[in-house]
Amino acid sequence: MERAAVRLRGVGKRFDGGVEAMRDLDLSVAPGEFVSIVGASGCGKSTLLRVIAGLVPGSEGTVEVHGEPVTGPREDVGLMFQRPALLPWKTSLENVLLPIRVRRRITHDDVREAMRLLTLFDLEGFEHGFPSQLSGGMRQRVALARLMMTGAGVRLLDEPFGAVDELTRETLNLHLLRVHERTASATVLVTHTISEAVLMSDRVIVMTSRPGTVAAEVPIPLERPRSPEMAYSQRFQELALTVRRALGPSGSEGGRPS
Ligand SMILES: Nc1ncnc2c1ncn2[C@@H]1O[C@H](COP(=O)(O)OP(=O)(O)OP(=O)(O)O)[C@@H](O)[C@H]1O
Repeated sequence: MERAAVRLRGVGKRFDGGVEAMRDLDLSVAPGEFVSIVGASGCGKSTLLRVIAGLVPGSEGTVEVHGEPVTGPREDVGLMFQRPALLPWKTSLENVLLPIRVRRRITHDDVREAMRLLTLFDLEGFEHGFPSQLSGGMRQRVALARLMMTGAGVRLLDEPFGAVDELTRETLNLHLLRVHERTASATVLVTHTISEAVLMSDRVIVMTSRPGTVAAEVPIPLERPRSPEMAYSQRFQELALTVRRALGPSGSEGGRPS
């Protein structure tokens, strides 16, 4: 069997204050697979990503990336959050080059690759602009380019498009889809939007309310490349409904596995 890019077995997390965010969570993500996580607010989705990223330790269970136990942040794991966290005193190009700069000297090839990514994300002409000169959606695209620049085999995205308007979100989704379909990394996306989860993913994981564990897994057998128009098909609507039902009656309480 192919080695999983990410594998969690029996993972739990209890914070010092006593909050139990996760319990007995099993999850495996194959290389190149796109998995979305949906669940009620506060059910532990961000905690799950932070544990995979090695930013916080789990309290129980094992977490592995590419077959190795996670003991801290790793170079082969890229992260992106809702706020793009760009350095305001650096240009778009410099921000995209940052993950390389912290590791080694920048080469001409690195600059060429960063420029290529900025073009891919429709940021041509803004390479030397500063974050304050960009719109919110453009800043997210710079952050996406930076995530891609790392070439990480595992990408973790925590509600990356939560703070932008609907149309911008659609464009950003398309960008992420295109990049994923070109350079497939194992990707875990936390989102509150069911249609986004279905459009992007090979599999949607529905979490229970806190302490979060896996309530349901919904495979998404739609063909790739995906396009936003697919969201209007009956097949898509059925899949979205399956995810919605697994979330439980109110949407604010995750369904418990029976
Ligand atoms: N550093 C921390 N210390 C103590 N408790 C924490 C910490 N981080 C998160 N929690 C708690 O763990 C629980 C899960 O939080 P988490 O942010 O993982 O949920 P979430 O599903 O991502 O929520 P949302 O969808 O609202 O972003 C919450 O009750 C939260 O208050």
